[in-house]
Amino acid sequence: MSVSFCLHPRWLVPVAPAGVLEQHALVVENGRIAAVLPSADARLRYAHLSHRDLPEHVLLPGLVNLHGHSAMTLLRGLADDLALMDWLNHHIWPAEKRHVSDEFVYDGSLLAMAEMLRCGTTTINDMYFHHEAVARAGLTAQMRTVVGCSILEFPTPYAADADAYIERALAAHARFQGEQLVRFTLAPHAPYTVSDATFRRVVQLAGQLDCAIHCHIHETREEVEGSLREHGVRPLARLASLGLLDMPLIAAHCVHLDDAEIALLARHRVGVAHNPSSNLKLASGLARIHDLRQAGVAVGIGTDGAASNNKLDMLAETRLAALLPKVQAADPRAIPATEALRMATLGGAEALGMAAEIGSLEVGKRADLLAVDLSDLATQPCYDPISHLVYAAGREQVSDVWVDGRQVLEQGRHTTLDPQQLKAKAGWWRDRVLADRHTGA
Ligand SMILES: CSC[C@H]1O[C@@H](n2cnc3c(O)ncnc32)[C@H](O)[C@@H]1O
Ligand SMILES: [Zn+2]
Repeated sequence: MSVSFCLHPRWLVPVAPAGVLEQHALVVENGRIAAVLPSADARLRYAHLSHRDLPEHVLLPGLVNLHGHSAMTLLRGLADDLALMDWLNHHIWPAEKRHVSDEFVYDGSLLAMAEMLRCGTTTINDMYFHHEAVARAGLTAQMRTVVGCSILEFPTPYAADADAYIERALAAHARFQGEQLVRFTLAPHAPYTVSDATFRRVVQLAGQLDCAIHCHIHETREEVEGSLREHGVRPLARLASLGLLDMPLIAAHCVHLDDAEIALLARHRVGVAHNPSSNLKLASGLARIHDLRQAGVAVGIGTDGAASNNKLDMLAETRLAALLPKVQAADPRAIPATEALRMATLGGAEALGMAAEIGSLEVGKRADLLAVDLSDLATQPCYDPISHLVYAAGREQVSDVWVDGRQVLEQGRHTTLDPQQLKAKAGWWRDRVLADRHTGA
């Protein structure tokens, strides 16, 4: 299908404005949303375009995965049921040190993108090594990719020290300038792996490059306690004193926050990436999402990597993002379905500073869309398609996905990627990781 066409869904959920439209059509011209109007009018005014009926489908903005490490699909299931630092220090970082390469990151990112596109995610805010490989994978998959250029102090095969990571980030940023689907953030990994001097340099560079910063912040109680021991202040206070909060910042996790820190995040317009499955699986804790939203913080939803989730399923995360706050607040009205869906779309776009371009079905925005087929028995009957999207539908019901007006999933089939090839590559990497584990190499 060309990048100009007209869709006639059973239900249209623009997210902004809120609500559900029926008997309406969405017109895409040259990759952007050209009109949202009554179906009958669209058939007359846009008769020259190709029209497609989606008779039992809900059409909505593409989901924005606000925090992930795509290439970690290749480490999925390698080390489960562990707390964060045990998982990282004794399993993930050693495996990454041995295996992560340009090829690993390209293959693993493509595998992740296939899974994400299949469940309606059109934008990934990533953070990993081998930045150019992530960008290349995004272009192959035709997925909107925000490449988080990781920066740490410790050496890996990718870079010897923080300066080397930064150099590689600058090279990747320069190389992909002008690509519609690719953007960059600077991604200092976390307060416990990055020095004050490096954080200061990141703030300066983010200003020069006009890009946001993406960092794991306040993920665990141990992180907060470690900072108090080492720096005499909690991580957010330290980052604030280093100027990080004065820049566009996406803070992943923010599980352990006090009231003053929530107010601080709101004042500085910091975007928060909520990763409920990862927080549950690593037993990091429950983020105060309802309080953050009430304070006006832009909250989006993320999957984190496939080694700590272990699914890249934004519909499943959105369901959890709606359910967990109800128990926390002992109030079933905390984070209703419409609010959860907003976080998974426009909330993520706002946190990325991309709300003028994506996150809702408004005229002028890029045509990042998904259609979910609600004809399945599991979503019968339908009183409210937003309720079904958040509480009842599964990712297998995502039927069609468009990024920038280009169809990347057509009736459940990828148009840009070859699942058989991806599966073969995943098996090849599994054999390598296993062989290495057995020989202890
Ligand atoms: C420097 S690239 C990203 C780096 O982060 C590691 N990672 C994956 N998930 C988490 C998490 O939940 N908290 C902290 N760090 C995480 C990943 O393995 C890479 O080394
Ligand atoms: Zn993470």
